[in-house]
Amino acid sequence: MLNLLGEMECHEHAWPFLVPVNTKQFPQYRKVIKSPMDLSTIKRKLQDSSYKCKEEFAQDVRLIFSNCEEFNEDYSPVGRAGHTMRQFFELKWNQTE
Ligand SMILES: Cc1ncccc1N[C@H]1CCCS(=O)(=O)C1
Repeated sequence: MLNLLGEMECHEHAWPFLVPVNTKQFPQYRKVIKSPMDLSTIKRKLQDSSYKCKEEFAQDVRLIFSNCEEFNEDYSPVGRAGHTMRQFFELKWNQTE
């Protein structure tokens, strides 16, 4: 899992998801998105052994992309990055299972 996380972090289209969305930059984000998630938070949870099983890890990764789809237009730069990163993850995830 940590290896897959690493591959996502260095992906060209991972830039919107590396750190928590800045709610000063996007004040409405907290109101719209009830469970923010990002790759740095997942990394910390992995290092803190917060995941009981790999499905819980996959759940948090997918939360990043469902938040992204909820908040961003499909064809916006962030929206498009979300679709690309989701496809990348699901492909790698199927290979690891
Ligand atoms: C994933 C996401 N959803 C909604 C709004 C913003 C973001 N990400 C931001 C992360 C910092 C750089 S940015 O501000 O261009 C984009």
